[in-house]
Amino acid sequence: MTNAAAAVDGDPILVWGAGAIGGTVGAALVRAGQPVTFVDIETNHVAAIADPSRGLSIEGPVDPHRITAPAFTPEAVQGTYRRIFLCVKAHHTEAATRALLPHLAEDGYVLSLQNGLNETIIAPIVGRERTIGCFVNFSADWHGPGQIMYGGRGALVLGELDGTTTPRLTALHALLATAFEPNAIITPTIWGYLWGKLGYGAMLFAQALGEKGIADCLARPELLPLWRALGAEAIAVARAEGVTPLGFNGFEPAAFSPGATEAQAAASVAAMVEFNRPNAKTHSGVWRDLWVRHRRTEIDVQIAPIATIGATHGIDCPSVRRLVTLMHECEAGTRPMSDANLTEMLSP
Ligand SMILES: NC(=O)C1=CN([C@@H]2O[C@H](COP(=O)(O)OP(=O)(O)OC[C@H]3O[C@@H](n4cnc5c(N)ncnc54)[C@H](OP(=O)(O)O)[C@@H]3O)[C@@H](O)[C@H]2O)C=CC1
Ligand SMILES: CC(C)(CO)C(=O)C(=O)O
Repeated sequence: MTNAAAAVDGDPILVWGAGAIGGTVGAALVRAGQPVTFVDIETNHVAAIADPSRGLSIEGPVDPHRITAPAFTPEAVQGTYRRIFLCVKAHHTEAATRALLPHLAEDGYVLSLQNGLNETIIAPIVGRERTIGCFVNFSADWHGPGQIMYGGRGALVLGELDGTTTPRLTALHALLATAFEPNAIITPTIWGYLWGKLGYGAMLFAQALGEKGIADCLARPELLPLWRALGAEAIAVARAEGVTPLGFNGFEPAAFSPGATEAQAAASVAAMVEFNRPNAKTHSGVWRDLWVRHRRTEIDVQIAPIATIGATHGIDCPSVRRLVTLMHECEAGTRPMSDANLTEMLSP
């Protein structure tokens, strides 16, 4: 099997995890005439998507529309697919990948539309050749069965793990650029974007400790040292891994790198504020997990690895470690939501 032969346009797509991200992308593909099947563990959500009288509604200011499509729980789905889009939270990646494995065609692939280094979990299970990397920064929230709010467009980047441009990647890009995000791009350095998102993601996890939304939180002038510390730790670890982190939607890695000035960091933070300000999704998915859905966050699989990987290179990440501790306390209910949590992170 070669990548050239695998998974062409027209093959059915299996969207595994039909929440905010999977639901939004999957609905756009259905509307574009693609044969899409959804899989999710939320039985009421699955029932809504498959029911023509209810369906899946994409709400919000960006691109409201409604679709119906075949939808199943993981136990009920049948058949094999050459294109599987994995869209679960990072701490569900391993279980979901094992569950989708019997449904992945020999010459198919799994595309990870997630935050974190999920490709390092997926590839050992399905095979590196059957894994395609992806970086997503558009914004959506799952509001209930059959109801998703698409709040703001954002970067969408696709890349083979080895950086090559394959026919399947080109086909995938053409599809997503036509059906969903016209500014989607192909990159030879997907790891650069994934590590860049970890730097930005660390800031979003800190935001989730408090009341303020993303734009208002990033704009707190007294927190600039916190953004600099979190960004710098993620970037240092990425570089030690041999990855040059890449920027997107206002996040500029160079502004948080050694030698960068306070003014450079402030300019990048201002650009991130400007990007997030008009977004109908005001708070991060992490914030919603914690304070709306009252469930664990992706901290252990997405952010904690910055510090654990850093340790393998002799790089200490005190701000990331502290963030992980505070997040665990919020998850356990022993620490209340407060903007003061972020101020506390500034103290030695
Ligand atoms: N939402 C956003 O704006 C953005 C999200 N991301 C990233 O995208 C990824 C997906 O996030 P998001 O869409 O927000 O998450 P959601 O929780 O909205 O959607 C995930 C869905 O997958 C379901 N699920 C969990 N485990 C399984 C499983 N084993 N098999 C099938 N379905 C399962 C979940 O059910 P249940 O809820 O019951 O667990 C949920 O319905 C995350 O890594 C997130 O960080 C990246 C950029 C933006
Ligand atoms: C906030 C967002 C959409 C990135 O901009 C995100 O990644 C999340 O909600 O987890």
